[in-house]
Formats: sequence, structure tokens, C-alpha cells
Amino acid sequence: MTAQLEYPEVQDSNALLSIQGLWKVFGPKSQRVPRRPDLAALDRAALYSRTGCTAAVRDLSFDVAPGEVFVVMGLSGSGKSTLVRCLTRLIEPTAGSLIFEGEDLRAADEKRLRALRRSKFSMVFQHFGLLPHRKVIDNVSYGLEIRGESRPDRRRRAQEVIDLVGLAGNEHLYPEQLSGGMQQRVGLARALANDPDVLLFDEPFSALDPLIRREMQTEVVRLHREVGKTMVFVTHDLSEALKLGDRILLMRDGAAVQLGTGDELVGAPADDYVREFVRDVQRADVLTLRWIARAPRPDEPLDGPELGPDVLVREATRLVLEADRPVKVVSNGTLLGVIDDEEILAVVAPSHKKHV
Ligand SMILES: Nc1ncnc2c1ncn2[C@@H]1O[C@H](COP(=O)(O)OP(=O)(O)OP(=O)(O)O)[C@@H](O)[C@H]1O
Repeated sequence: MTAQLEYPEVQDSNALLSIQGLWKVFGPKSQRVPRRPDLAALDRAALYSRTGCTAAVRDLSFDVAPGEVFVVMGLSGSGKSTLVRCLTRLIEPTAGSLIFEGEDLRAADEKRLRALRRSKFSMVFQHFGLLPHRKVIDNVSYGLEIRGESRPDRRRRAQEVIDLVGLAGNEHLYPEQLSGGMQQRVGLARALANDPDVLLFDEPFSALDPLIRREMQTEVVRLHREVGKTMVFVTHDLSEALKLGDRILLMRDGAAVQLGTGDELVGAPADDYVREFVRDVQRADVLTLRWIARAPRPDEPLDGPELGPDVLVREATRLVLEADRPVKVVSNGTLLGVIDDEEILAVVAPSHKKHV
């Protein structure tokens, strides 16, 4: 048997979507930028002044697992929209590979790409993109019409997804008769109607009021639970990213700064940029006990209550503060560590820490 070498860069073969070394460079002779290490190494301003080019996506590699909600987050101009459009080649990547369900998307011709975009991917946009002269039900079934499905089939499917997104009773209204939140529900229903493998969201809730926005986020969490679709979700809003994302890719100037779960970004920021980004997060709502458990001291009693490592600090606070012994963090019968008032207060009330 050949020895198996472990390459940390080797990506998961079960990935639904696998991206390797992806670049999108805008500007003259853009192709040379990824190829030439001297140019590829330049920062944004230097690259622009030397070549007139902007690298909107810079050497990104990541996998998206089936059923995952993969969030792409970053400030305005960090390359999120360009990245999500490169995934289906709505924007043509400059370099790198895109493998979807084992198929090399960069080798696909225009016809195949159109078929894939129609059947495998659906996109939800910030400005809804609804057809103003079509009723809700006809907007939702539009993609099915293009696919050539029969009228009764289209109606049946459209009604199913209209019910699913909470739009029942509004089928015969026109988009302008709906609030922004309701219009985006139509956008969601339209995306779901095609029964795609991947839903791509480009800042879908940015134009909505904060309350409606939160409601729509909850709606996406519910839909994901019910339909289990893979989602790639672009946002510049950290709380949205933390609420929705199984994993979050934080981008800056086209490059990846950190890829991880929300609690990894908050608990172990890769650098000062990430630390600053997550600074105002309510840590107790994001961090789990595994992040704050410590080794027991030699004389400490180990007969306190037990909690699992994935319990949120917020949920554990009362129990820990009320217990007269350290709470044990236990996974599958193994003691991972203990937590006392001090660890809890360091997260929920950092300014009180010194008084404990
Ligand atoms: N067609 C284009 N030609 C030249 N530069 C472009 C083009 N499209 C995008 N860019 C540049 O690429 C960078 C990334 O843009 P992109 O729109 O992907 O960022 P973003 O993170 O989605 O920002 P926003 O949240 O504001 O939409 C920006 O500097 C932008 O100016």
C-alpha cells in the first residue's frame, strides 16, 4: 500500500462546489496578473498604479459542502459580488478552477452554462429583479416557463413555493403592490421554484428596514431547515453572517482574510483586521463553552453540573453563576475542562472581570 501523505491544501472530494486559485482581475491585460508573482503580490493601490488593473477576487480557494450555508462577508468593494458572479461565470474568472458536482465549470460551453444556471443555481438579488407587469404567481413561475414546463405543473410548483415563503393570498398582486419584504419573498419563491442545488444570495436584504431584515433572516434560517438547500450568501453585515452562516469567508481587497465558523472568527480572529471586524459582537451569543473551558485546578471539586461544549455562553450563564461548584464541560463522557464565574464574566461582562 502506498503511504498516504497529508496535504492540508487538498480539498474535500465530497464538496458540492470546489474553488481553487480563483482570480478576477479587471483592467488591461488582466490575464498577466495571476501569472506573474511580482504583480500578484502587489497590493490594490500598487497594482492599479503599475498596471491599471483591479484584482476584485484574489487567489481564493474554498469548498462549499452540500447543504451548507456559506457566507461571503466583507466591506463594500472587497469583491463579494464579483466572487458570487464568478461562481456561475456570469462574470468570467481570470484564472483558477471551479468544480461543481465534479464538473469543470470553466470548461463548460455557453449552452451548458445556461442549462446549469437554469436548473442548478438560482440567484436572489438585492433589488429583487421582479418583472413589474407580472403578477406574483407569474413572477414565481417565470423560470419554469423558460424551462418549458406545462402550465398546470408551473402553477402547482409556484403555489407550493408561494406557500412555503408565506405569500399565500398574494398570488394575484403585482410587485408594486407589495412591501419591500414581501417583494423579496417573491424573489425567494422564484429562486426556490426551480428547485436548484445552490441558492446564491447577493446582499438580498440590504435594501430592507432593519426589522423586516431580521424577519427575512429568520425566514432564510427556517427555509434552510425545511428545504436544506446549499446556500452561498453575500453580506456586509456581520450579525447577518453570524446568524445565517455555517461558515463565513471574510474578504478584504479581493483576498480571503479568514474562513471559519462564526465562533472561530470571534474566538480566534486570524489578525487585527478580523479582531476589529468582530469587536462589537455580543460574544456570549456566539462563543460556545469549548472556547472558555479551562483545565481544572488540582484542588477543585469535580462534582458540579455538566454541559456540552457546543452550548452558547449566554445559555450557560445562569447555571454557572448559580452553581456552587465549577461546571464541567463534557463531550461523550470526556471532561474537556471546567467553567466558573470568572470565565463566564470575562465574556458577558468583561469590565467586571477584575473584580471577581
Ligand atoms: N466591471 C468592473 N470593472 C472594473 N472594476 C470593477 C468592476 N466590477 C467591480 N470592480 C471593482 O472590483 C472591486 C470589488 O467589487 P465588488 O462589487 O465585487 O465588491 P463588493 O464587495 O461586492 O462591494 P459592494 O458591497 O459595494 O457591492 C471593487 O474595487 C470594484 O470597484
